[in-house]
Amino acid sequence: MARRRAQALFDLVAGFVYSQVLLACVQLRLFDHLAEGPRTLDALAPRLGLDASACLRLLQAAQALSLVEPRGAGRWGLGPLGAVMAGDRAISAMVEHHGALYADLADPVALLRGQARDSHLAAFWPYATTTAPGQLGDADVGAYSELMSASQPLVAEQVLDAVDLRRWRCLMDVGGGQGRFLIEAARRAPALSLRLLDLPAVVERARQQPDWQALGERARVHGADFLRQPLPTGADIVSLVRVVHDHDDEPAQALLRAVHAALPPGGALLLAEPMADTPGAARMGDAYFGFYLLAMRSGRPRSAARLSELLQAAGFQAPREHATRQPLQTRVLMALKPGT
Ligand SMILES: C[S@@+](CC[C@H](N)C(=O)[O-])C[C@H]1O[C@@H](n2cnc3c(N)ncnc32)[C@H](O)[C@@H]1O
Repeated sequence: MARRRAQALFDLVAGFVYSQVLLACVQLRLFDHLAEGPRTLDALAPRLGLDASACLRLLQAAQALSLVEPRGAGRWGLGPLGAVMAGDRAISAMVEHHGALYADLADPVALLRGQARDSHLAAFWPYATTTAPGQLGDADVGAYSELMSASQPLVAEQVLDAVDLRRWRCLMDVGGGQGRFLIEAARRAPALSLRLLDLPAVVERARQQPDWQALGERARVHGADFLRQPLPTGADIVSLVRVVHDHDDEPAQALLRAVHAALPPGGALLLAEPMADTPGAARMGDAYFGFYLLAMRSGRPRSAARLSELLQAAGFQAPREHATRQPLQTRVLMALKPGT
Protein backbone atom coordinates (compact mmCIF):
# COMPACT_ATOMS: atom_id res chain seq x y z
CA MET A 1 0.00 0.00 0.00
CA ALA A 2 2.86 2.34 0.88
CA ARG A 3 4.44 1.67 -2.52
CA ARG A 4 1.15 2.34 -4.32
CA ARG A 5 0.68 5.61 -2.46
CA ALA A 6 4.25 6.65 -3.17
CA GLN A 7 3.68 5.93 -6.86
CA ALA A 8 0.39 7.87 -6.84
CA LEU A 9 2.08 10.85 -5.22
CA PHE A 10 4.98 10.70 -7.65
CA ASP A 11 2.50 10.76 -10.53
CA LEU A 12 0.94 13.89 -9.05
CA VAL A 13 4.37 15.50 -8.82
CA ALA A 14 5.34 14.47 -12.34
CA GLY A 15 1.99 14.96 -14.08
CA PHE A 16 2.89 18.48 -15.15
CA VAL A 17 6.09 17.19 -16.76
CA TYR A 18 4.20 14.49 -18.68
CA SER A 19 1.87 17.21 -19.99
CA GLN A 20 4.83 19.26 -21.17
CA VAL A 21 6.30 16.27 -23.02
CA LEU A 22 2.99 15.83 -24.84
CA LEU A 23 2.79 19.56 -25.60
CA ALA A 24 6.32 19.52 -27.05
CA CYS A 25 5.41 16.55 -29.28
CA VAL A 26 2.34 18.37 -30.56
CA GLN A 27 4.10 21.72 -31.03
CA LEU A 28 6.89 20.01 -32.98
CA ARG A 29 4.35 18.00 -35.03
CA LEU A 30 6.11 14.77 -34.06
CA PHE A 31 2.97 12.65 -34.53
CA ASP A 32 2.34 14.07 -38.00
CA HIS A 33 5.90 13.17 -39.04
CA LEU A 34 5.56 9.62 -37.68
CA ALA A 35 2.11 9.20 -39.24
CA GLU A 36 3.90 9.19 -42.61
CA GLY A 37 5.82 6.09 -41.45
CA PRO A 38 8.54 5.13 -38.95
CA ARG A 39 11.69 7.27 -39.10
CA THR A 40 15.23 7.13 -37.78
CA LEU A 41 16.56 9.63 -35.27
CA ASP A 42 18.74 11.21 -37.96
CA ALA A 43 15.75 11.70 -40.23
CA LEU A 44 13.52 13.06 -37.46
CA ALA A 45 15.85 15.48 -35.67
CA PRO A 46 16.14 18.05 -38.52
CA ARG A 47 12.39 17.81 -39.19
CA LEU A 48 11.71 18.77 -35.56
CA GLY A 49 14.39 21.46 -35.54
CA LEU A 50 16.26 19.67 -32.71
CA ASP A 51 19.79 18.34 -32.44
CA ALA A 52 20.07 14.55 -32.28
CA SER A 53 20.58 14.48 -28.50
CA ALA A 54 17.50 16.61 -27.73
CA CYS A 55 15.44 14.63 -30.21
CA LEU A 56 16.45 11.35 -28.55
CA ARG A 57 15.58 12.78 -25.12
CA LEU A 58 12.10 13.72 -26.39
CA LEU A 59 11.58 10.33 -28.07
CA GLN A 60 12.59 8.44 -24.93
CA ALA A 61 10.26 10.55 -22.78
CA ALA A 62 7.45 10.08 -25.30
CA GLN A 63 8.11 6.33 -25.38
CA ALA A 64 7.72 6.16 -21.58
CA LEU A 65 4.31 7.80 -22.01
CA SER A 66 3.18 5.35 -24.76
CA LEU A 67 3.24 8.14 -27.34
CA VAL A 68 5.96 6.65 -29.58
CA GLU A 69 7.77 3.32 -29.74
CA PRO A 70 10.97 1.92 -31.25
CA ARG A 71 10.34 -0.13 -34.37
CA GLY A 72 13.71 -1.82 -35.01
CA ALA A 73 16.52 -0.82 -37.39
CA GLY A 74 16.86 2.41 -35.38
CA ARG A 75 13.45 3.64 -36.44
CA TRP A 76 10.70 5.23 -34.31
CA GLY A 77 6.95 4.90 -34.90
CA LEU A 78 3.71 5.95 -33.27
CA GLY A 79 2.87 4.39 -29.90
CA PRO A 80 -0.73 3.54 -28.94
CA LEU A 81 -1.48 7.06 -27.63
CA GLY A 82 0.51 8.80 -30.35
CA ALA A 83 -1.60 6.94 -32.95
CA VAL A 84 -4.73 8.48 -31.40
CA MET A 85 -3.13 11.93 -31.48
CA ALA A 86 -2.00 11.56 -35.11
CA GLY A 87 -5.48 10.65 -36.26
CA ASP A 88 -7.33 13.44 -34.48
CA ARG A 89 -6.84 17.10 -35.32
CA ALA A 90 -9.26 18.11 -32.54
CA ILE A 91 -7.20 16.50 -29.79
CA SER A 92 -3.99 18.10 -31.07
CA ALA A 93 -5.67 21.52 -31.16
CA MET A 94 -7.00 20.94 -27.63
CA VAL A 95 -3.54 19.97 -26.35
CA GLU A 96 -1.88 22.91 -28.06
CA HIS A 97 -4.09 25.56 -26.45
CA HIS A 98 -3.16 24.12 -23.04
CA GLY A 99 0.14 26.01 -23.36
CA ALA A 100 -1.86 29.04 -22.16
CA LEU A 101 -3.21 27.14 -19.14
CA TYR A 102 0.20 25.78 -18.17
CA ALA A 103 1.64 29.31 -18.25
CA ASP A 104 -1.18 30.52 -15.96
CA LEU A 105 -0.60 27.64 -13.54
CA ALA A 106 3.03 28.59 -12.96
CA ASP A 107 1.96 30.21 -9.65
CA PRO A 108 -1.17 28.36 -8.47
CA VAL A 109 -1.32 30.16 -5.13
CA ALA A 110 -1.34 33.58 -6.79
CA LEU A 111 -4.11 32.27 -9.02
CA LEU A 112 -6.17 31.14 -6.02
CA ARG A 113 -5.61 34.48 -4.26
CA GLY A 114 -6.66 36.42 -7.34
CA GLN A 115 -3.16 37.95 -7.47
CA ALA A 116 -2.00 36.50 -10.80
CA ARG A 117 -1.25 39.37 -13.16
CA ASP A 118 -1.82 38.22 -16.71
CA SER A 119 -4.04 35.36 -17.73
CA HIS A 120 -3.04 33.73 -20.99
CA LEU A 121 -6.22 31.68 -20.94
CA ALA A 122 -8.43 34.75 -20.42
CA ALA A 123 -6.77 36.24 -23.50
CA PHE A 124 -7.59 33.07 -25.44
CA TRP A 125 -11.29 33.27 -24.36
CA PRO A 126 -11.76 37.06 -24.37
CA TYR A 127 -15.57 36.95 -23.95
CA ALA A 128 -15.06 35.58 -20.44
CA THR A 129 -13.65 38.82 -19.04
CA THR A 130 -14.60 41.70 -21.35
CA THR A 131 -17.60 43.87 -20.51
CA ALA A 132 -18.34 44.36 -24.21
CA PRO A 133 -18.09 40.94 -25.91
CA GLY A 134 -20.29 42.20 -28.73
CA GLN A 135 -17.39 44.45 -29.81
CA LEU A 136 -14.90 41.59 -30.22
CA GLY A 137 -13.53 41.24 -33.73
CA ASP A 138 -12.54 38.31 -35.89
CA ALA A 139 -8.95 38.35 -34.60
CA ASP A 140 -10.24 37.98 -31.01
CA VAL A 141 -12.67 35.11 -31.61
CA GLY A 142 -10.95 33.14 -34.38
CA ALA A 143 -8.64 30.90 -32.31
CA TYR A 144 -11.23 29.72 -29.79
CA SER A 145 -13.93 29.38 -32.44
CA GLU A 146 -11.72 27.07 -34.52
CA LEU A 147 -10.84 25.04 -31.43
CA MET A 148 -14.52 24.65 -30.55
CA SER A 149 -15.42 23.65 -34.11
CA ALA A 150 -12.65 21.04 -34.19
CA SER A 151 -13.84 19.41 -30.95
CA GLN A 152 -17.59 19.83 -31.55
CA PRO A 153 -18.24 16.71 -33.70
CA LEU A 154 -17.47 14.41 -30.75
CA VAL A 155 -19.81 16.40 -28.53
CA ALA A 156 -22.60 16.66 -31.11
CA GLU A 157 -22.49 12.93 -31.74
CA GLN A 158 -22.96 12.15 -28.05
CA VAL A 159 -25.67 14.72 -27.44
CA LEU A 160 -27.65 13.86 -30.56
CA ASP A 161 -27.39 10.13 -29.86
CA ALA A 162 -28.93 10.87 -26.44
CA VAL A 163 -31.73 13.21 -27.57
CA ASP A 164 -34.02 12.80 -30.58
CA LEU A 165 -34.72 16.26 -31.99
CA ARG A 166 -37.24 15.16 -34.64
CA ARG A 167 -40.26 16.07 -32.49
CA TRP A 168 -39.21 19.76 -32.40
CA ARG A 169 -39.87 22.45 -35.00
CA CYS A 170 -37.05 24.98 -34.53
CA LEU A 171 -33.77 24.66 -32.62
CA MET A 172 -31.84 27.77 -31.53
CA ASP A 173 -28.26 27.00 -30.43
CA VAL A 174 -27.25 29.80 -28.07
CA GLY A 175 -23.48 30.31 -27.88
CA GLY A 176 -23.44 27.91 -30.82
CA GLY A 177 -20.01 28.94 -32.14
CA GLN A 178 -19.50 28.37 -35.86
CA GLY A 179 -22.62 26.21 -36.12
CA ARG A 180 -21.11 22.72 -36.04
CA PHE A 181 -23.69 21.41 -33.56
CA LEU A 182 -26.56 22.74 -35.70
CA ILE A 183 -25.08 21.30 -38.90
CA GLU A 184 -25.10 17.83 -37.30
CA ALA A 185 -28.60 18.40 -35.83
CA ALA A 186 -29.82 19.36 -39.32
CA ARG A 187 -28.50 16.08 -40.73
CA ARG A 188 -30.31 14.02 -38.09
CA ALA A 189 -33.60 15.94 -38.06
CA PRO A 190 -34.27 16.95 -41.68
CA ALA A 191 -37.45 18.95 -40.91
CA LEU A 192 -35.88 21.05 -38.14
CA SER A 193 -35.34 24.80 -38.66
CA LEU A 194 -32.10 26.13 -37.22
CA ARG A 195 -31.10 29.37 -35.54
CA LEU A 196 -27.52 30.12 -34.53
CA LEU A 197 -26.94 32.77 -31.88
CA ASP A 198 -23.46 33.87 -30.92
CA LEU A 199 -21.37 37.03 -30.84
CA PRO A 200 -21.49 39.00 -34.12
CA ALA A 201 -17.88 38.18 -35.05
CA VAL A 202 -18.47 34.45 -34.45
CA VAL A 203 -21.69 34.15 -36.47
CA GLU A 204 -19.95 36.00 -39.30
CA ARG A 205 -17.39 33.19 -39.40
CA ALA A 206 -20.21 30.60 -39.38
CA ARG A 207 -21.94 32.36 -42.26
CA GLN A 208 -18.88 32.02 -44.44
CA GLN A 209 -18.63 28.24 -44.17
CA PRO A 210 -19.85 26.27 -47.20
CA ASP A 211 -21.60 23.58 -45.11
CA TRP A 212 -23.51 26.29 -43.23
CA GLN A 213 -24.45 27.96 -46.51
CA ALA A 214 -25.62 24.57 -47.79
CA LEU A 215 -28.41 24.62 -45.19
CA GLY A 216 -29.99 27.48 -47.16
CA GLU A 217 -33.36 28.78 -45.94
CA ARG A 218 -33.50 26.32 -43.05
CA ALA A 219 -30.81 28.14 -41.12
CA ARG A 220 -30.43 31.70 -39.88
CA VAL A 221 -27.80 33.42 -37.78
CA HIS A 222 -28.31 36.02 -35.09
CA GLY A 223 -25.31 38.02 -33.81
CA ALA A 224 -25.93 39.21 -30.23
CA ASP A 225 -24.51 39.42 -26.72
CA PHE A 226 -26.71 36.94 -24.83
CA LEU A 227 -25.93 38.52 -21.46
CA ARG A 228 -26.94 42.03 -22.47
CA GLN A 229 -29.54 41.62 -25.23
CA PRO A 230 -32.81 39.66 -25.19
CA LEU A 231 -32.85 36.39 -27.13
CA PRO A 232 -35.03 36.20 -30.22
CA THR A 233 -38.26 34.20 -29.91
CA GLY A 234 -39.52 31.62 -32.43
CA ALA A 235 -37.61 28.47 -31.46
CA ASP A 236 -39.40 25.73 -29.50
CA ILE A 237 -36.13 24.21 -28.31
CA VAL A 238 -32.94 26.02 -27.25
CA SER A 239 -29.56 24.36 -26.73
CA LEU A 240 -26.69 25.55 -24.55
CA VAL A 241 -23.73 23.33 -25.40
CA ARG A 242 -20.55 23.91 -23.35
CA VAL A 243 -21.82 27.39 -22.50
CA VAL A 244 -23.18 27.55 -18.93
CA HIS A 245 -19.95 26.37 -17.27
CA ASP A 246 -18.17 29.42 -18.74
CA HIS A 247 -20.15 31.75 -16.52
CA ASP A 248 -20.36 32.53 -12.81
CA ASP A 249 -23.68 31.98 -11.06
CA GLU A 250 -25.18 35.42 -11.63
CA PRO A 251 -24.66 35.61 -15.44
CA ALA A 252 -25.48 31.88 -15.76
CA GLN A 253 -28.77 32.50 -13.98
CA ALA A 254 -29.49 35.56 -16.18
CA LEU A 255 -28.82 33.47 -19.30
CA LEU A 256 -31.18 30.69 -18.19
CA ARG A 257 -33.89 33.29 -17.47
CA ALA A 258 -33.34 34.78 -20.94
CA VAL A 259 -33.72 31.34 -22.54
CA HIS A 260 -36.89 30.76 -20.52
CA ALA A 261 -38.31 34.12 -21.71
CA ALA A 262 -37.54 33.28 -25.36
CA LEU A 263 -39.27 29.87 -25.32
CA PRO A 264 -43.00 29.25 -25.77
CA PRO A 265 -44.89 27.32 -23.04
CA GLY A 266 -44.02 23.64 -23.46
CA GLY A 267 -40.67 24.57 -25.07
CA ALA A 268 -37.45 22.86 -24.01
CA LEU A 269 -33.92 23.72 -22.98
CA LEU A 270 -31.17 21.22 -23.79
CA LEU A 271 -28.11 21.82 -21.63
CA ALA A 272 -25.00 19.82 -22.48
CA GLU A 273 -21.57 20.06 -20.86
CA PRO A 274 -19.20 18.13 -18.58
CA MET A 275 -20.53 18.12 -15.01
CA ALA A 276 -18.85 18.10 -11.63
CA ASP A 277 -20.46 15.11 -9.95
CA THR A 278 -19.79 12.56 -12.70
CA PRO A 279 -18.84 9.20 -11.15
CA GLY A 280 -15.18 8.44 -11.82
CA ALA A 281 -14.51 11.94 -13.13
CA ALA A 282 -13.78 13.90 -9.94
CA ARG A 283 -10.24 14.66 -11.15
CA MET A 284 -11.56 15.94 -14.45
CA GLY A 285 -14.43 17.98 -12.99
CA ASP A 286 -13.16 19.41 -9.74
CA ALA A 287 -9.38 19.43 -10.19
CA TYR A 288 -8.87 20.01 -13.93
CA PHE A 289 -11.98 22.03 -14.82
CA GLY A 290 -12.04 23.88 -11.50
CA PHE A 291 -8.53 25.24 -12.12
CA TYR A 292 -9.05 25.69 -15.87
CA LEU A 293 -12.01 28.00 -15.27
CA LEU A 294 -10.17 29.75 -12.43
CA ALA A 295 -7.35 30.56 -14.87
CA MET A 296 -9.90 31.65 -17.49
CA ARG A 297 -11.35 33.95 -14.78
CA SER A 298 -14.96 33.05 -15.32
CA GLY A 299 -17.25 30.11 -14.69
CA ARG A 300 -17.24 26.95 -12.60
CA PRO A 301 -17.91 23.24 -13.06
CA ARG A 302 -21.38 22.43 -11.66
CA SER A 303 -23.03 19.21 -10.63
CA ALA A 304 -26.24 18.09 -12.33
CA ALA A 305 -28.01 18.82 -9.03
CA ARG A 306 -26.72 22.41 -8.98
CA LEU A 307 -27.68 22.95 -12.63
CA SER A 308 -31.11 21.57 -11.82
CA GLU A 309 -31.47 24.17 -9.04
CA LEU A 310 -30.47 26.98 -11.42
CA LEU A 311 -32.86 25.72 -14.10
CA GLN A 312 -35.79 25.55 -11.69
CA ALA A 313 -34.95 28.99 -10.27
CA ALA A 314 -35.19 30.29 -13.87
CA GLY A 315 -38.73 28.87 -14.19
CA PHE A 316 -38.10 25.46 -15.79
CA GLN A 317 -39.55 22.17 -14.58
CA ALA A 318 -37.10 19.77 -12.92
CA PRO A 319 -34.79 18.59 -15.75
CA ARG A 320 -34.40 15.03 -16.93
CA GLU A 321 -30.95 13.63 -17.63
CA HIS A 322 -30.37 11.82 -20.94
CA ALA A 323 -27.45 9.39 -20.64
CA THR A 324 -24.48 9.89 -22.99
CA ARG A 325 -21.81 7.36 -23.88
CA GLN A 326 -18.94 9.37 -22.41
CA PRO A 327 -20.40 11.31 -19.45
CA LEU A 328 -16.89 12.37 -18.55
CA GLN A 329 -16.89 14.52 -21.66
CA THR A 330 -20.56 15.57 -21.96
CA ARG A 331 -23.76 15.08 -19.99
CA VAL A 332 -27.19 16.23 -21.10
CA LEU A 333 -30.09 17.76 -19.16
CA MET A 334 -33.44 18.56 -20.77
CA ALA A 335 -35.79 20.96 -18.99
CA LEU A 336 -39.27 21.99 -20.10
CA LYS A 337 -40.89 25.40 -19.69
CA PRO A 338 -44.25 24.67 -18.08
CA GLY A 339 -47.14 24.73 -20.57
CA THR A 340 -50.27 26.85 -20.17
C1 LIG B 1 -17.08 27.31 -24.98
S1 LIG B 1 -17.76 28.00 -26.44
C2 LIG B 1 -18.91 26.74 -26.96
C3 LIG B 1 -19.27 26.84 -28.41
C4 LIG B 1 -20.20 25.72 -28.91
N1 LIG B 1 -21.45 25.71 -28.21
C5 LIG B 1 -19.51 24.38 -28.81
O1 LIG B 1 -19.81 23.60 -27.94
O2 LIG B 1 -18.63 24.13 -29.67
C6 LIG B 1 -18.84 29.28 -25.83
C7 LIG B 1 -19.50 30.09 -26.92
O3 LIG B 1 -20.32 31.09 -26.28
C8 LIG B 1 -20.17 32.30 -26.99
N2 LIG B 1 -20.43 33.43 -26.07
C9 LIG B 1 -19.77 33.71 -24.93
N3 LIG B 1 -20.28 34.83 -24.35
C10 LIG B 1 -21.26 35.24 -25.17
C11 LIG B 1 -22.17 36.33 -25.11
N4 LIG B 1 -22.14 37.21 -24.10
N5 LIG B 1 -23.09 36.45 -26.10
C12 LIG B 1 -23.12 35.56 -27.14
N6 LIG B 1 -22.28 34.50 -27.24
C13 LIG B 1 -21.36 34.35 -26.27
C14 LIG B 1 -18.73 32.29 -27.46
O4 LIG B 1 -18.50 33.18 -28.54
C15 LIG B 1 -18.54 30.82 -27.81
O5 LIG B 1 -18.84 30.57 -29.16
